[in-house]
Amino acid sequence: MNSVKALAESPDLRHIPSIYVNSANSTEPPALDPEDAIPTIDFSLLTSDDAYLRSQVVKELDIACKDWGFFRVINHGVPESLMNMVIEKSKEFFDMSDEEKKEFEEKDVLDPIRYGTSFNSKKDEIFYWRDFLKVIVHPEFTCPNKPLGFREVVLEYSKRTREVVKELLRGISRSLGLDQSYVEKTLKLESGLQIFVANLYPPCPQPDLAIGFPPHSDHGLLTLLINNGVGGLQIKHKGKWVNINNNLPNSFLVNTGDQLQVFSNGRYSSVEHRAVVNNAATRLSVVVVNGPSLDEVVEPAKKFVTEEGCSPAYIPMKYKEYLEMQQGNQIVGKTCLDRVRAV
Ligand SMILES: O=C(O)CCC(=O)C(=O)O
Ligand SMILES: [Fe+2]
Repeated sequence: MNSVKALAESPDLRHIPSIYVNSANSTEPPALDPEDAIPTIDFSLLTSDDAYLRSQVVKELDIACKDWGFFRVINHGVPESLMNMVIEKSKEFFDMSDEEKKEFEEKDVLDPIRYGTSFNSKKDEIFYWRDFLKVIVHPEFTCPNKPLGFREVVLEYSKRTREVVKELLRGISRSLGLDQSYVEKTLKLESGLQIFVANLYPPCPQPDLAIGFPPHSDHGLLTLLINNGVGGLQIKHKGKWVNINNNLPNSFLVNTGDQLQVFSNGRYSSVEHRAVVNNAATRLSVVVVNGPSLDEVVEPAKKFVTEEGCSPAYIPMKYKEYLEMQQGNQIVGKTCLDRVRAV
């Protein structure tokens, strides 16, 4: 495998190889800073003793999911030291020699450990300026056994973030007008899929020509993201690309995924996002994608199609099939969702 890290470190690299030139860059207007503040959810209020405060934060979640599909979460209880460790240890993973990383190279999209480059280097027509490590951490925990201490940190991080996701989904269940445990019960979250993803975007000599991660939506229900303080994430908001500057310490960036769009029959749309690169600093992001159980057939919740007299906008599909379809092909915006749209 030819990692972008090795390419970026090659001496005298002034031009990127043509396979990395993303022609869409020249046709898309540059991203702007968002006009409105990105919603911030105070996680601690979701479990407050005060019913009024709880209902207020549920309303805020509803607005955040409807208007943005994207929000920051503060006061979530995950120690800042753990978040820093996860970034640090992920960096150490990529810093290992090519020889050491080789044993984790991806072979199949459902391999529990996948170290790779671009998105799907077997299918991508152009390559993305990104190396990645994807690890399935739930329902069964796996993790590379190096670098030293990585496994322990990833295990703790996956447990703590799963707790955050569970509580957020209880809030979202309520904001959709369902029982608070409806989402977790219906989609069998106790055996839900959780994937830990570390993305590395080395400095790029021609950042305007390349792209780190092309426009896409995430396949699961909710994604939690942190990074090493270097900007690059952009989301599509009201039809325009906007920059997300993670300038709030100790917070998670959270976005809604495709399975939530299907389950809510389109009430909460998954948000399209991408990562751009720069020529000065390495960016590292750590993402946890949280989905239903792999064997679960996901379809719009009954309430949205029977009680409310709407027709289902999506056909039922096993999450595992959806995942294989999304991960096993090129990634093009939200086109994967079109395959489950009811006609
Ligand atoms: O690196 C980022 O900011 C975005 C990564 C991402 O969208 C993903 O891993 O799904
Ligand atoms: Fe993503």
